[in-house]
Amino acid sequence: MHIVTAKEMYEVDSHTVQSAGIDGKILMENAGRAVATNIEKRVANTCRILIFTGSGNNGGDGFVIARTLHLRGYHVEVVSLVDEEKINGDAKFHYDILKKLSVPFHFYKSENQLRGILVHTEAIVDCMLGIGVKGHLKSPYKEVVGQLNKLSIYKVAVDIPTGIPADEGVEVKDGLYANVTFSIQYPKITAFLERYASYYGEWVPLDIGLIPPIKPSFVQTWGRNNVQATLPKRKRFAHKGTFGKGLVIGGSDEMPGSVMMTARAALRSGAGLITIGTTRQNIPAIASYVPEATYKTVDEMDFLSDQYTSVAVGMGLGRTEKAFSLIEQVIRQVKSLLLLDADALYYLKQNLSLLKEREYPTVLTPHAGEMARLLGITTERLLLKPFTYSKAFAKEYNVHLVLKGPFTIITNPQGEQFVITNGNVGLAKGGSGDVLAGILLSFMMQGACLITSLCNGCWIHGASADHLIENGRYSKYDLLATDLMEGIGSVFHTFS
Ligand SMILES: NC(=O)C1=CN([C@@H]2O[C@H](COP(=O)(O)OP(=O)(O)OC[C@H]3O[C@@H](n4cnc5c(N)ncnc54)[C@H](OP(=O)(O)O)[C@@H]3O)[C@@H](O)[C@H]2O)[C@H](O)CC1
Ligand SMILES: [K+]
Repeated sequence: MHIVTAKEMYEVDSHTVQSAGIDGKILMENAGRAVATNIEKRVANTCRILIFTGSGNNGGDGFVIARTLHLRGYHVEVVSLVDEEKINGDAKFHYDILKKLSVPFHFYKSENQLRGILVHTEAIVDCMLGIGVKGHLKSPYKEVVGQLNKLSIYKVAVDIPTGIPADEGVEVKDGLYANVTFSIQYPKITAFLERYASYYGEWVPLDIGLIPPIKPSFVQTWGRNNVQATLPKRKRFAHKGTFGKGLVIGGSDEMPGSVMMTARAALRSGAGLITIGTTRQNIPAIASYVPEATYKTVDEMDFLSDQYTSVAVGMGLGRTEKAFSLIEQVIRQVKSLLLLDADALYYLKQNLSLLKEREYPTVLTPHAGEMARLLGITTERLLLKPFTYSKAFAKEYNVHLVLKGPFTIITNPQGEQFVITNGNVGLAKGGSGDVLAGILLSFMMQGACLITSLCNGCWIHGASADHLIENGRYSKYDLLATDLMEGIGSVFHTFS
């Protein structure tokens, strides 16, 4: 599913109106009716619903919703935050129709007046502002939003919760906290930012018949259907070599386990052969946990050889001079797909130019803190516009970037972007990243298009955490990274 900025949304809108010739009033009718139909599924028709409208087309959607719900037997009332003369264009067209019906209509005057109107209201519909919002909320929007946020009634936002910008990079203080947001055609970027996602509540996209330009270059979500369509098939007569030879370089005497989790996750996700490169002392410590792997000590590895389909480096390696020199050799000499994680990302900060010299694809898997460090900015700043920073970085350094988080953003060097929204807070624990690196390595080894492999790997990782919790096997408190291994198998089963 596509995710859009405000500019992209207005472009699709004008393409639909100008090139395809669909009148904006029809789009508004479609939007309002689609929202009304979905409100019917969630709010009983015995409930009193108040619809709040503003000066723009988001308000116009509200007039259609009010008419539709009224005609379907709901008790609806409208509160307009602007005077009649400020209602224009397509919104005015639908306002004039609404006026002919017996729907109670109020013009907002004061907090006291609104308090009176709100008595016995069981649900509100927010059509005050949509993607046309600029900057901080002005009066009376700010006061009304503040008043509504204090109420624990059911709140439906249309397109975007009032006050929340559509685009990243904008800092605002006030916004309506909705229970559900019905996004007109496409969800907007801020639904995928940690800072703003909670304002949306649940988000549900509603098709209103917009016609996008021929090949939109928007960000997309990656979900179960995408995985279903692209998951590498296991051929009947395949052998272990078919599924690649992977090398995982990491682990140290202080951090023996991470490389073991990466290797196990890779094997659990379909990797054919895995070699672990680690310290001599670490091998006996982990060998019994991953007997399927072969082992080499870091001193005897032949990085020049091109025998590995894909290599992952960094997990638990440490930050010693020796570790850094090993990472540098790997980046310079590995002639295959290379995934850099954890300590390799730490090393990279001072050596980013090495990435530009690589002739084979490179994948970086930072969490927000690691990414911010690579960029030399604060995590808060990164999280204000993670899509923009990711795209610029992936293009500049010619890398595939997996920016891990509650919304994992995957970007290729061409700037295509996908976001994964599954997974849960049980993953916020040491080792989850090592498991993800293993799943990604395995998909990289199995030879599909690289960005598809990364999207599938991230989705399987999130889905295994969700599966283990939804089935009561573990909770969001006690889930361990090693538990994810069981989840991976269960998730694969759902595709067979
Ligand atoms: N194809 C589509 O995209 C469709 C979208 N629909 C809906 O339309 C809105 C977008 O409508 P638009 O009129 O462009 O924008 P808004 O409704 O969000 O309102 C913009 C007006 O809001 C005022 N404004 C802006 N910033 C602030 C602020 N910080 N505080 C208070 N008021 C603000 C401003 O008015 P002024 O008079 O103050 O200048 C703007 O003009 C979209 O979100 C969908 O819901 C269609 O209905 C279907 C097709
Ligand atoms: K709104």
